[in-house]
Amino acid sequence: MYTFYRCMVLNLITNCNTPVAASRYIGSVGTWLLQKQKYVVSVHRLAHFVHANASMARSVSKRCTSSSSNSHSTHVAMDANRVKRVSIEGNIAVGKSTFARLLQSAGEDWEVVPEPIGKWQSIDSGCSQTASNLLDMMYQDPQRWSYTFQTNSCMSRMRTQLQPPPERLLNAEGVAVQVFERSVYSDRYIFALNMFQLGCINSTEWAIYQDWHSFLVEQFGHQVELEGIIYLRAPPQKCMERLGRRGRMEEKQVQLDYLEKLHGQHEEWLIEKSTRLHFEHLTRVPILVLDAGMEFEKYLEVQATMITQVKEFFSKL
Ligand SMILES: Nc1ncnc2c1ncn2[C@@H]1O[C@H](COP(=O)(O)OP(=O)(O)OP(=O)(O)O)[C@@H](O)[C@H]1O
Ligand SMILES: Nc1nc(=O)c2ncn([C@H]3C[C@H](O)[C@@H](CO)O3)c2[nH]1
Repeated sequence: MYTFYRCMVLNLITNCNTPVAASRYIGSVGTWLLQKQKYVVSVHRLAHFVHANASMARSVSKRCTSSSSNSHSTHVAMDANRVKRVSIEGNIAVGKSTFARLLQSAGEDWEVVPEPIGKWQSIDSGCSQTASNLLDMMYQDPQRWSYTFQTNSCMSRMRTQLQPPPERLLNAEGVAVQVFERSVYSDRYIFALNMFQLGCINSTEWAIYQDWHSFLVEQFGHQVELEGIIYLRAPPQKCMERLGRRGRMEEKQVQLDYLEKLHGQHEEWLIEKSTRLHFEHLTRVPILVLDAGMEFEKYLEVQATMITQVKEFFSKL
């Protein structure tokens, strides 16, 4: 069996010069094995094998496609696996976008990917002149629209997390990082869970949400895994003040009570670690907690301290 596995890896290296070819090859071998039943291979074991060799296959195919350059450093620099993926988590209006902009200007090897709020505010139904604002609909009638909102927000976050890193990051000299504003994990363990606990998502909807969420996260595997999380932490009262100052139209009926509940969800997941998680890798992701209660927007020295903490955190991922 070991010889067979070795043979499969060799074939991957020599014959598959694109990631698609590599994954097709792995799939076809799996099918062949199951049909012929020549070897007793459990799907589970094969999946393990595929997972363990997927990054190798990607590196190999990258090396093959960049074969015009013989330089070893080019091969290493072109490896997309080197790019770390980190999400910024935190309560509504805690300052994630503001902090993300600060990060974007501080590190040229970092790429910030904003939360796709514009998509939620403008859904083209295809049969009406005007687009629907699902964010507004969810805040206006959470019982009716929360489940629909979570399907849309999670799908758009999936797409965001699957975006390939830009060329600039692939060629970075330092630690290259893609920084996402929130993630498919906060979609489930902060917002959807909160809506379920508030009774805005019923138990049937919650079961369905969890089922497809787990399925998608498992299917995409390492592609949606995070290497780190930055938790911007501030008292809910502070977030309430900032939310009021920002004055986003859809949020005008958000109450302090709602922000307190969301704060509790963040604390349970990221500080107390009492939230029940369904993905093993997520339980091991390092978390950097930053005090976002400070008015860092105005104070350059506070910003500099935060950036130093982030750099140190990224360097250890
Ligand atoms: N550290 C800070 N000190 C003072 N004001 C801040 C700070 N960070 C952000 N703000 C202000 O608070 C408001 C909300 O900030 P921001 O939009 O960055 O929040 P967010 O966490 O991205 O919000 P959301 O959860 O809606 O995506 C903005 O008006 C911003 O200028
Ligand atoms: N219900 C719900 N589920 C989510 O996954 C989610 N993600 C963000 N939001 C709300 C918070 C801000 O108002 C606004 C911008 O972050 O959108 C969400 N609301």
